Amino acid sequence: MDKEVEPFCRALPKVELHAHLNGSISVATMERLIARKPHLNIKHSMTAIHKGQRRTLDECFQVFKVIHQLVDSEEDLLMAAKAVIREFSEDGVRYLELRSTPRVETNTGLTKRKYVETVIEAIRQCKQEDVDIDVRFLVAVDRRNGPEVAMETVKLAEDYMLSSEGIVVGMDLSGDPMVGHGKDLLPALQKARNCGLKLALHMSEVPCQKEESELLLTLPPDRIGHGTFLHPEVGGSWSLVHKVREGNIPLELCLTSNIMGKTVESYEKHHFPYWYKLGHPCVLCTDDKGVFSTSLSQEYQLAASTFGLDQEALWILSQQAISCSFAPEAIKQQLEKRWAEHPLQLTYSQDSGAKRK
Ligand SMILES: CNc1ncnc2c1ncn2[C@@H]1O[C@H](COP(=O)(O)O)[C@@H](O)[C@H]1O
Ligand SMILES: [Zn+2]
Repeated sequence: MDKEVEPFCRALPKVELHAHLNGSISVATMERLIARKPHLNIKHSMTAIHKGQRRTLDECFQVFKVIHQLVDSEEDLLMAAKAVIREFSEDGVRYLELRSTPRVETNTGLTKRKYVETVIEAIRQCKQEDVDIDVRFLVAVDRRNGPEVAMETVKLAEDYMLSSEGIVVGMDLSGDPMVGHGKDLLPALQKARNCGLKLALHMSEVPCQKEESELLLTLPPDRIGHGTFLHPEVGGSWSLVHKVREGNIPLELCLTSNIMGKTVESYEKHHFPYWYKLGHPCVLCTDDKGVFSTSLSQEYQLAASTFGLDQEALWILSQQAISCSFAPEAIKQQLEKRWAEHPLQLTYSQDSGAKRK
């Protein structure tokens, strides 16, 4: 592999649009959390999947259950969220949309409102502490909790969208794709859309979700998470591909997550090139950088080495993610300016735009 690609990917300004808070907790933070709760007897091997290992998606969802035991109070959540934001910034991420599912923890008195407020507080504190990153929050609906909880979560997200000064911008639909059906959640998602919340929905992460994906596309979502089984070659359909292309709905693609969670056989067989070659907006993301032992710069390196992307292609990929974000227009313009100041771009502009129009 090109030796320069690693430092290049780290220094490249990046946009992260698909990161679950509790799946993004690093080894170092996990150690602090484990030390706070020795009685749980949790070993680090229970909270992350290491390089070269693979688990089924089902086993991945067991890992989240363990992590939730470790992050069950306001203090834990504030500490974990701040650390995750700092780590993304240290990896060169300049804009982050963090998603998380509000939870009730009766033992510690954590409520769903307190949960959302704590994540917002973590984002505010990082800003005050001048961490170099703009962070927004997507409130997540866990599909296994059914339509009533989904509706409740939409109301919560709407309240905070109106009172968080732009921090809450949208909603995510996630959770075990084998549980529940999107049709039951459609009214809640429709309501979210009608009140101005953006929608980033996990879709076709596993096979056999063709019908559900057709339904969810009627909303339509503003972005799609994974979309692994949308195209006909893997059991999806032309109709799905057509609708996604027609709506120009960006895909959030998480290479390592899909390999480690065994929904994709190998990096070479990932669906990234399918959509990339069509010129469809594709955004590289981490999904759960803690659980899958990765980072966004590592995902860019993997895309470079697997699909033969050069530095210019990587820069374009990261720059195009800006327009796929749910950031306000003024922030998008600020980000565009920052990207244009990247050394690679300055070289091109000195070349009087010979390479790029
Ligand atoms: C691997 N692929 C995936 N597919 C679907 N949902 C996933 C996921 N990875 C994470 N989550 C969702 O995010 C939660 C953990 O973060 P939060 O507690 O919300 O911060 C998980 O419980 C699951 O609902
Ligand atoms: Zn996800």
